[in-house]
Amino acid sequence: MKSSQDNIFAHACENIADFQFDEKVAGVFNDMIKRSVPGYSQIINTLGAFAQKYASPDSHIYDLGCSLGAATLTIRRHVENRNCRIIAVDNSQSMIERCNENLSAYVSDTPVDLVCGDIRDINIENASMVILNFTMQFLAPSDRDELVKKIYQGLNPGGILVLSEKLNFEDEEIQALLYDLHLDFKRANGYSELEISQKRSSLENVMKPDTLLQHEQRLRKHGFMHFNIWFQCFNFSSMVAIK
Ligand SMILES: Nc1ncnc2c1ncn2[C@@H]1O[C@H](C[S@+](CC[C@H]([NH3+])C(=O)[O-])CC(=O)[O-])[C@@H](O)[C@H]1O
Ligand SMILES: O=C(O)C(=O)Cc1ccccc1
Repeated sequence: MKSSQDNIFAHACENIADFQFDEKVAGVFNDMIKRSVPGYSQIINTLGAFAQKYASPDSHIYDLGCSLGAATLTIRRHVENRNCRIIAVDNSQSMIERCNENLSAYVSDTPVDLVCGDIRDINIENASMVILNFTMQFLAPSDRDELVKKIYQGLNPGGILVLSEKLNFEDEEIQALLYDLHLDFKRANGYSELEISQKRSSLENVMKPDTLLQHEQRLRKHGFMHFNIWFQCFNFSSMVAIK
């Protein structure tokens, strides 16, 4: 997957606009997410292992907020010959166009429906696996319940939701520690203090992380019987919930 280097926030800006997944971001997204999200590549690789275990024959797999298609690409490689269909959804036209190019670069017997639309509007049915890889954090907190309810209802018995999210922590000491370690990770990946602070401002109104407990309570409330966190690095996590 080709990607230019992310220097979107490298120059001082008087008014920082709210973060958007526009053409500029889509063009550097692969670089941006790898340098910003600790564990991203490991999570992507492991989604393939989850798919291998959970994607059942003749079922649907949903990649909600697919961006450039990293999760869909890994999953597609692991579910050959099962007559599965992947539905990959994103509401950024720029992401969808690039995602389409990335998917077309490989052959596969698993069809992918690439949908440019809002994940709050799509139907979920006959699903054995649903992926929300760092997408739910961008929905208004008041819309998250409905989405989880819809996912639960669309999953077949034994189906899995993999939910990756940045986390907040009730404990202020832990919040400060893990937040700082994440900043150090970004510095070590070449982001300047200016880039880090300008991006933080632009994300402030747009990305609202929950605590692990809020995630667990929401998932259980809507019926998920099995829940755990399977990956955490600093304040970035990935959770599984099984129907
Ligand atoms: N309501 C919405 N409807 C549809 N798409 C949305 C919505 N809100 C945000 N998005 C889309 O969700 C994606 C979030 S990025 C996911 C990474 C990917 N999963 C990956 O595994 O590489 C995470 C991040 O940047 O931290 C963007 O492409 C948005 O356009
Ligand atoms: O960069 C950050 O600080 C993040 O929290 C992660 C992120 C990664 C890519 C787009 C938006 C947020």
